[in-house]
Amino acid sequence: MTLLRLDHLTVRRGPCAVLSGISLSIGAGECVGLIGPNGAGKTTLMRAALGLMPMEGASSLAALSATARAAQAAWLPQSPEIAWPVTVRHLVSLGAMARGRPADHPSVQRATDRMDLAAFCDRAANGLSGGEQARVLIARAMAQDTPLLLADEPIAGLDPAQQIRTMRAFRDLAAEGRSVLVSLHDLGLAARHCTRIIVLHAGGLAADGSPAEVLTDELIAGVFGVTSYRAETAMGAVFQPMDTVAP
Ligand SMILES: Nc1ncnc2c1ncn2[C@@H]1O[C@H](COP(=O)(O)OP(=O)(O)OP(=O)(O)O)[C@@H](O)[C@H]1O
Repeated sequence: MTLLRLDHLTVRRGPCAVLSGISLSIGAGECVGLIGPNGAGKTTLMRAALGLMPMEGASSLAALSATARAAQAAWLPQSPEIAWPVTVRHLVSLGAMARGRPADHPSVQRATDRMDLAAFCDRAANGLSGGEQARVLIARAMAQDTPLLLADEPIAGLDPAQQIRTMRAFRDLAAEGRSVLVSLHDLGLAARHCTRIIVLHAGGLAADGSPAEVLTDELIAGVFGVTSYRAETAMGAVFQPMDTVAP
């Protein structure tokens, strides 16, 4: 089942095309890592896919009404900030309420557990540390309980254990038949936890496939300008950017 289809998506900012003719589809059960250097167009792709900015081409999500879109996709923007002194429990429940569900819907408890927030439930969300707030906002998006979750750099600022837990939670959602599109700068975590990787470079699609297909020395050097080390271990694939490519 296709959860998101983009057809020849182009986004212009002034005279420049920030994204150019992107076509792809995401099916159920995928944990898709969206990677690319700074400025490659990752945020633009997700925002355009959601219909949050002017674009040419088509997005199956953007074509939906606001209510239908909230039932189809949850959106976690980059570096969101919690400004209100509401409890963590209440903030996570807003995800369920976005779909007209009660604050005690089972999806709220599931999301709270997935993001390991039990100890924070009664605290004011804006009093938490940056990484703790990030986890609360991921939980709110999960509590929306949608087939698709789009998350823009959600693990930036999380400690290593929480990064791994969050990537595992995304992978678990995929195993349950949902899909996650997550932008990341950590290529090692993308290699380990994503079922598929899409590489954006200069506004175009540079590669799309399994981590092993996509994360080749040639592509990493050409797109990111770095050398890389990889190994297969008993605990899974290891992928580590090592050094900048000599000019
Ligand atoms: N209003 C604008 N006018 C011109 N260019 C813009 C405008 N807004 C964004 N851009 C450019 O669009 C490009 C894509 O930006 P985008 O935020 O999608 O990149 P990104 O891949 O998410 O980057 P990062 O990894 O740094 O978050 C960037 O080069 C950015 O400078």
